[in-house]
Amino acid sequence: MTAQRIDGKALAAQVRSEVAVRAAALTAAGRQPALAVILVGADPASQVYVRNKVSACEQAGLRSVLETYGAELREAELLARIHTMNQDDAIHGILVQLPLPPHIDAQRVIEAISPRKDVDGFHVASAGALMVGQPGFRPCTPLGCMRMLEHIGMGKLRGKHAVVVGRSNIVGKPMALMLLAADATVTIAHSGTPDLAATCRHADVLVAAVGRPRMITGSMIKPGAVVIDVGINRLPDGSLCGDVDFESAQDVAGWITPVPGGVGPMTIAMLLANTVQACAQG
Ligand SMILES: Nc1nc2c(c(=O)[nH]1)N[C@@H](CN(C=O)c1ccc(C(=O)N[C@@H](CCC(=O)O)C(=O)O)cc1)CN2
Ligand SMILES: [Mg+2]
Repeated sequence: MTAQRIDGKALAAQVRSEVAVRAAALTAAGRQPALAVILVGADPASQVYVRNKVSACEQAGLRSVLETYGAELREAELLARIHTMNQDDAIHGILVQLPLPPHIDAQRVIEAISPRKDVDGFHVASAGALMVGQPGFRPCTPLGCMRMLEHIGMGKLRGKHAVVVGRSNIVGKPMALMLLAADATVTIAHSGTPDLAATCRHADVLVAAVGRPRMITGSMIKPGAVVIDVGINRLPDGSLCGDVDFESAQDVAGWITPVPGGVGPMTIAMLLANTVQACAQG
């Protein structure tokens, strides 16, 4: 079997054009959606992601406000900026690019963002809303993964077993809850799960978000499974690879996302969708 690829770049372009239509309507009504992006420090990958977010906003007709600070920025100053943005009616979404320098408490910073503007979906109020099935912003990466599943006709997962490898607050845990909300039977596994391979082989939908290059190999995949690779690992030669060993996995899986060009572009597309939603909600 050779798996069919889920083209995240193409699907993200489709989402972004849907967002552009909604943004144009809001702008015509005198309310242009606006996203504030805060970058602290000079992490090269974060600089790329932030640049891509700003240019994605421009292309979809959203206004963006980029604020960049040196790594020495004090936490109190960052919190003060967020408080000011929370009060600014012309800003609908606020995000602080992660990771933050180690002297800044990332969770405290996230909690400072108004849940009404929490377009990353990382605030504890957003996480709680997801947990109990209430409306709220959902984290962009798992939201993008769900959109990919819908795209291939796997939006409803009753009778399916989903395995999420990874337990981070921004991907693994919310991903598991979203799969559960779609009626899947969900297992959360991680790098310390005994016989991880056997657990993965139960998965009709396997989401790899563990941050270890090519950890999930073809022999760990159930034939025909949908494999969603959230990992973005930079190798010593500068190239990127996922948490899934694409070469061996594509011979076993039914569907697979590539890295790059899979989940990553969807993350930014869903951020724009959340920002337009924040604007529409007023
Ligand atoms: N505040 C946030 N911080 C971080 C998030 C987030 O959602 N909010 N997620 C990641 C980084 N991230 C977005 O911020 C992100 C990562 C990767 C991509 C992407 O499109 N990747 C490309 C490859 C790009 C490359 O060449 O490096 C791909 O996979 O095709 C988009 C967004 C952590 N921080
Ligand atoms: Mg092959």
